[in-house]
Amino acid sequence: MTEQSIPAARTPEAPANAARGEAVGVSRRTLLGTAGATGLVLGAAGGAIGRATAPAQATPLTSVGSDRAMFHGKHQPGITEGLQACGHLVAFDLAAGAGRAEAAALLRRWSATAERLMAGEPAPHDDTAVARDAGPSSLTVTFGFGHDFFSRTGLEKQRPTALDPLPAFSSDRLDKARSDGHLFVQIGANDALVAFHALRAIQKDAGSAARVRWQVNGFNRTPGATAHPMTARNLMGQIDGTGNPKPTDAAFEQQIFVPASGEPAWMAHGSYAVVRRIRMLLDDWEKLSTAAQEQVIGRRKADGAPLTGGGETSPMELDKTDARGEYVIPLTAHARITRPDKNGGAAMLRRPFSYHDGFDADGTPDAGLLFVCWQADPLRGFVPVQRKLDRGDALSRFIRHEASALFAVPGGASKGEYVGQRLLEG
Ligand SMILES: C=CC1=C(C)c2cc3[nH]c(cc4nc(cc5[nH]c(cc1n2)c(C)c5CCC(=O)O)C(CCC(=O)O)=C4C)c(C)c3C=C
Ligand SMILES: [Fe+2]
Repeated sequence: MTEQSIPAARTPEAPANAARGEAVGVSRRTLLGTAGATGLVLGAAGGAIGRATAPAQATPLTSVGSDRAMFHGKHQPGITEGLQACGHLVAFDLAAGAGRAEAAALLRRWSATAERLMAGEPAPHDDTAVARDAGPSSLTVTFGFGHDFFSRTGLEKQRPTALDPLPAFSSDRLDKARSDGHLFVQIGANDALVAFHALRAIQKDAGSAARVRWQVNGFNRTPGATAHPMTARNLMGQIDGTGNPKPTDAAFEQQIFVPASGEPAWMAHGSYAVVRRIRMLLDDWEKLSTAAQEQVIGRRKADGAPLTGGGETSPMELDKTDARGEYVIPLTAHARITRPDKNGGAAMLRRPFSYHDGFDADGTPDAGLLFVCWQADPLRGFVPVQRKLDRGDALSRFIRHEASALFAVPGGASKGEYVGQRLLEG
């Protein structure tokens, strides 16, 4: 592994140049080599401090801690980055009496915190030390605004029509208390302590301006757990994410992000996030044979390949029939009916987390998918596809939509700017 300069991990000794977001003289090799060697020494000597005896050039175990996403940019972080192992989704409502000025001050605080934590630095105030010793760990913090934020802040004229409430779907079993919200924060990281540290800092920053409306915790596979990089699996055991638009696709930017000339102007380079807490009825699903599960999706469970053959990325042969004249990929197969070419080109970037909130009294797992999808316009992404799924998706017998929210996620902040500044000070 090559040497790579990274910002210092969160320690009180971190020098001033780290606080300014500049790379300092701690190399990934030094940071992770020390951590790895400390573990070895503790294992051998039962609690001895490893630093003094650690070899200076120990081989890093992984680069997980040192990987860093950038806070500033055209788009907010947390949309096009790879899935992270740990996630927290949290919605806040503005407190009684809090309006535009309090919201602007809050977004300024949140942005300052996100910038520092994503660089692997301590929180600006009263850092809890929960993430001490860890590098940035691919932390991303993403902010959005819900429909009712605009009336609460006197900004109705700035509310995008794309934020109109999602239509009701016949399969919805939504809990209002766990849906919607004025403000949305998505946190993702490849280390659970780094993710929690960010969640707690964001909650504390809210102070008396906003209170948590709902919060859910999710997870994905840990980087390095598989022999080679793979598309993630969900809790039904399926490879999930194959058909996602790729940043290299010609239409990607236009499908996922609001154009520079888009309306309202403050949403330029932003995106819309649809968040659905979808419970998986795993007891029913797991009773199906693998072959029956594959008919539900239209792809092989082992490798995600279409049932018509080939590998994960092979095209689906939708017209192919078997000896009985039946479609090899059934008409109700989830992967058939969600395709953009079956939905007037509707496309979205799915970036979910799995969740598990324990077991109900009868042993039923409260587990499933925190479905998060990103698009330039929900009426040309999530809505038409979900309408179609509502009418005849073989998967619908095995899932239940329990919570829903839609947020306008503005473009990324430039240096010196906070997220949402163009809305709140425009
Ligand atoms: C309204 C949008 C969608 C919801 C809700 C949804 C729920 C859902 N999906 C799976 C598992 C899979 N989905 C797959 C493909 C797929 N799903 C959607 C949309 C929704 N899914 C799209 C747009 C696509 C891609 C279609 C394409 O372009 O080919 C797959 C196949 C593999 C893949 O392409 O990702 C699986 C598996 C679950 C379990 C679930 C709710 C819990
Ligand atoms: Fe799907």
